[in-house]
Amino acid sequence: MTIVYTVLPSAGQGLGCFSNAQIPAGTLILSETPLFNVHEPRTNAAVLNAFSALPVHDQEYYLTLYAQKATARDAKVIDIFNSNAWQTGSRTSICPLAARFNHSCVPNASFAWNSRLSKITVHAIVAIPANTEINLSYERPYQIGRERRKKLSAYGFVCACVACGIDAEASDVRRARMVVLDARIRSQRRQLWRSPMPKPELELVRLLKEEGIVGEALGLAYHDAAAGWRKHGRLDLAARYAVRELEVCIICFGLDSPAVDTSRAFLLELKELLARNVHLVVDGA
Ligand SMILES: C[S@@+](CC[C@H](N)C(=O)[O-])C[C@H]1O[C@@H](n2cnc3c(N)ncnc32)[C@H](O)[C@@H]1O
Repeated sequence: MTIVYTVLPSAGQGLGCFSNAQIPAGTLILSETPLFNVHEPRTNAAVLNAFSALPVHDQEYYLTLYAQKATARDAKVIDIFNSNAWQTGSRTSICPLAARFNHSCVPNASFAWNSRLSKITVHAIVAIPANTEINLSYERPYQIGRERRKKLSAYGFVCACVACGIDAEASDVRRARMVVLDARIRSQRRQLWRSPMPKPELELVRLLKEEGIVGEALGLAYHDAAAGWRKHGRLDLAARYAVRELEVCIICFGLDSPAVDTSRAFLLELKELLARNVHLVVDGA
């Protein structure tokens, strides 16, 4: 794999990962096998046991990762785990290379667990200019700034990204609305359809784009929009949104990801229905 970034000091953020040259959207920036992992829900004892089972040189490597406080060894092992671990399926894992990426609420790269490869991946989700910090999001996007700050305080920092800084007011309006729309989309699944179009789904797509969130959340929103159009009997538009979902999935997860297979199967199902000229019975019609 070509090395496309360098770990360098990042102002006020410890170390961070910076692009060596322009990185096109969809580029695989990193794939890495976890050093170790623990099952969730985890205990401190489980983390300490997993750490103790590592060869000495891996323990030394682990202890070079960022820790919030300089403390005695067991406490430091836990501190490092809490500050650097990522969710990988039903486990939480330490990936020392991925652990160097700092957070942004509007990230330019996407972290994923590829269960087929048993590796984590990091993909560029926009074109990243040269000498630019590559950021991942440690948090779910559908939260206003106050909620994100509370969660991120566990990592010992206050985020100063565009959504937390210069654009905070407008961002909070958008994200508060996203929370409402997301809840509405989930609950509407059991309701009758009165609108001629999947309005909440389409508004969510628009808001995510306005907010600059173009990763996994946008892919899921496209999926919901496709499913919404299918419920409204518009297979042509459903297929159009499913194509967008697949494009985002490939960018975020890579062609070898099972998530891409699932997304492609959804699109094919819609295309087959379209080809057979199936007329769907619209709920409530
Ligand atoms: C997973 S590590 C990231 C790499 C770390 N900066 C290092 O030096 O190894 C997480 C820690 O990085 C710092 N960090 C991450 N994102 C940050 C941000 N947006 N602003 C300030 N500090 C951040 C915090 O100290 C956080 O606990």
